[in-house]
Amino acid sequence: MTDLTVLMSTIEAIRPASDQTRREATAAMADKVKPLGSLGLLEEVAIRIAALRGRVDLPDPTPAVVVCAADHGIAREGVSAFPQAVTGLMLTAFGTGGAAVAVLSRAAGARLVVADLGVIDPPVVPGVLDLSIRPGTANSVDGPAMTPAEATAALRQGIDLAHELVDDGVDLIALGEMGIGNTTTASALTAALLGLDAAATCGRGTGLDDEQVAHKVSVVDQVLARHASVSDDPLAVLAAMGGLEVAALAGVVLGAAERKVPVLVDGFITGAAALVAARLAPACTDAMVAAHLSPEPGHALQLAALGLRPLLDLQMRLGEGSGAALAINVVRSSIAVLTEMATFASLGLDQTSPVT
Ligand SMILES: Cc1cc2ncn([C@H]3O[C@H](COP(=O)(O)O)[C@@H](O)[C@H]3O)c2cc1C
Ligand SMILES: O=C(O)c1cccnc1
Repeated sequence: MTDLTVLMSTIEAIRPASDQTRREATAAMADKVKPLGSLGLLEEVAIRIAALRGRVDLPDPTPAVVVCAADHGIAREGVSAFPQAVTGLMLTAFGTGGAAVAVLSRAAGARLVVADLGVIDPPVVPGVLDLSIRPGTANSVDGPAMTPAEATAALRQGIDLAHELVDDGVDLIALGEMGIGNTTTASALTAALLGLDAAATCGRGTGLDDEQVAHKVSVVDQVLARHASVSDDPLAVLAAMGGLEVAALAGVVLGAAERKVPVLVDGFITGAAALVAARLAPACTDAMVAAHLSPEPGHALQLAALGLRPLLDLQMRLGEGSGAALAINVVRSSIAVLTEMATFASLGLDQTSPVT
């Protein structure tokens, strides 16, 4: 099958979550020995996952953290506080287990899967999947970051990866990314897809000062002007602005949603991938859980557009999947609440509402 055929058949196969199971899970949660709603968002997560999976008796999840890495031509515009070579260096840190997301994945008992979608000069690191489409995108200020065929190929890599993980027993996928300059790419994508100004979506990334953020805004303005004619078609916007890892992550979302497996969206870059996926297949938002809120100004705007409420707000602004890895245990706990907590009825009580 061609990449486009796989993409289209995946999109067509994505179904909304089950309203019937949502009602059953909501009723089951309401029976638990606690005041109604007292576990806050922890209640909602398990209910949403039950509705997605079509069953209330959810097993303890088998999680995987998927980190997609690639380089960005736009890094040449001086929009990051760090040099492009850091993308490749971090592949080594992922592979050798010392990166933040590697540590947090271990702490969560999750398998870490790292894929190179287009790192320039990637180091040889055992365990890193070589899914490279091209060595970095082109600079989207000058022209399209990639061709539609390359964007589709990257999406397909993500779909295939999600399918392989699910076939291997994974039923919770945390999204992560690495790519110097990718907050600028995510800012351009978010502004284009949500019809916002660059100033609303540009933040400090790896640590820009006010003057550097102003430069970043002007660069994103140039990208938006250069590609103004494509802004209605999500695949064309993705190809025009990049990046390869964002495309692959959007594919992971689509592939997981097709198999009714929830994805934990991390920060601003994975949020941009989630937006692309939602534009391609609106029902896939039912498979998304927002792990945390990043201080990047565009992140809250993405989550609002996706209709998602973040589980955590720890002022984390690293990316890599760090927030998503951390939220795995929140999801696991939410499922345990739904499946293990006693009910009022099981304790011989029929009083589930407060004394009036
Ligand atoms: C050492 C290091 C580790 C990282 N891990 C994630 N990022 C994060 O920073 C990058 C995006 O920020 P910007 O757009 O400002 O370049 C991405 O690679 C993201 O994952 C890192 C950045 C650095 C420097
Ligand atoms: O919000 C994020 O995920 C983020 C912010 C800064 C740098 N990298 C990632």
